Amino acid sequence: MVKVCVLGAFGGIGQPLSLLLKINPFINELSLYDIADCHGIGTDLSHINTKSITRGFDKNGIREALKGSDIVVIPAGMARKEGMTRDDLFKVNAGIMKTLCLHIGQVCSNNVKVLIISNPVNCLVPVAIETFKKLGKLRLENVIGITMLDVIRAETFLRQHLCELGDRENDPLEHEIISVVGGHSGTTIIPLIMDKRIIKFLGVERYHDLIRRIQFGGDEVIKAKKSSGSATLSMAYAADEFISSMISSMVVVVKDAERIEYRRRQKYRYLPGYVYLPSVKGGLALKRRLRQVAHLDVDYFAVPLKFKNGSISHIDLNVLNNLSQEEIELLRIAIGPLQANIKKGEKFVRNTAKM
Ligand SMILES: NC(=O)c1ccc[n+]([C@@H]2O[C@H](COP(=O)([O-])OP(=O)(O)OC[C@H]3O[C@@H](n4cnc5c(N)ncnc54)[C@H](O)[C@@H]3O)[C@@H](O)[C@H]2O)c1
Ligand SMILES: O=C(O)C[C@H](O)C(=O)O
Repeated sequence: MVKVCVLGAFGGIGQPLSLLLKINPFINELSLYDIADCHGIGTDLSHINTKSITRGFDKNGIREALKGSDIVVIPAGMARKEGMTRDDLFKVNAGIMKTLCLHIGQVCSNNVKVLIISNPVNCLVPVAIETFKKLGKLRLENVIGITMLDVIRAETFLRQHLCELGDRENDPLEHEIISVVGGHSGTTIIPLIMDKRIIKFLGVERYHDLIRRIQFGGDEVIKAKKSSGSATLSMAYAADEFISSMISSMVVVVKDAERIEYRRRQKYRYLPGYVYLPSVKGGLALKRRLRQVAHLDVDYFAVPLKFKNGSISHIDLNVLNNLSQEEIELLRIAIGPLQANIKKGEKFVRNTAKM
């Protein structure tokens, strides 16, 4: 039995994500909350003939919506328009994140998984962690910033380059040849190509185009949407991929049909996530490795994570092996903005009134 609660379910991401979660056979209960009334979308989705029970709540229903949740996914908050940076969202979204985390801490079990989509992810995960620390609640390794869209973009854009060059064998999705680490904004997004021969094969110009397009993929969507908002559908897909794979590490499969579905949903051996390194197994080793290779000292970093029974069992440390000079440079460039983002999030909670 898995219950998922979506906070911000009425929004551009919230609605398609709720639809995808409603058709996930491993979710038994889905609750939809937003400050906008979610009764309508709850009723709409509840007519779909999948087994899960779906309920929408209004702005007073957050505690009821959260009660008994195994996973809480948060796309609540303001989105960027053209000309804005993710940092411009901080003022509004940090307050929203803190309030939502206070409710989660009061209502949910310490084992609940909190998946943060809202931007700026680099700052809001520290806001959530500091809030839970203050409350003395929740296992901090269960708080994860969702950076899956960066990996999905990386796979898509690399595949396009390889196809243009006539390489149809190295499918990035099947062969895990690209990973993305660091954070989720501009130059803090650090794409790493596992097989260095591919960097050579791409050539300097294509390689640099690829890195830049991954780092600024969000801006590409905002520009194309002509200021009506940022990525919503691809983000809903990315979050569903993450949640599906995570759940598939915890469900007990009994029927054959379920087994097929279960395998289909285990596309990724490792899932990317922005985590608080001191709380995660392997996090301190990763911190040491970052210090060695790029003099980078951070407590938060997006890394490939392995899940067991729905929880992180370890980090894939191999991702930082065998880095090229260009990749080391990308890490070095990321350090300043990433550290500043983390500090901003931590400071926000430390400086706001007692809870
Ligand atoms: N992590 C990523 O890769 C990624 C990708 C795309 C977008 N995002 C971020 O996701 C967030 C949502 O984007 P969107 O396009 O869905 O925006 P949106 O404006 O369409 O939807 C946001 C929703 O949040 C709701 N909301 C606001 N305050 C709330 C509160 N206190 N409690 C509950 N709900 C609240 C709003 O009513 C709205 O329905 C943005 O911050 C955006 O930058 C992150
Ligand atoms: O770019 C944004 O503001 C939304 C999101 O972070 C994205 O990468 O698409």
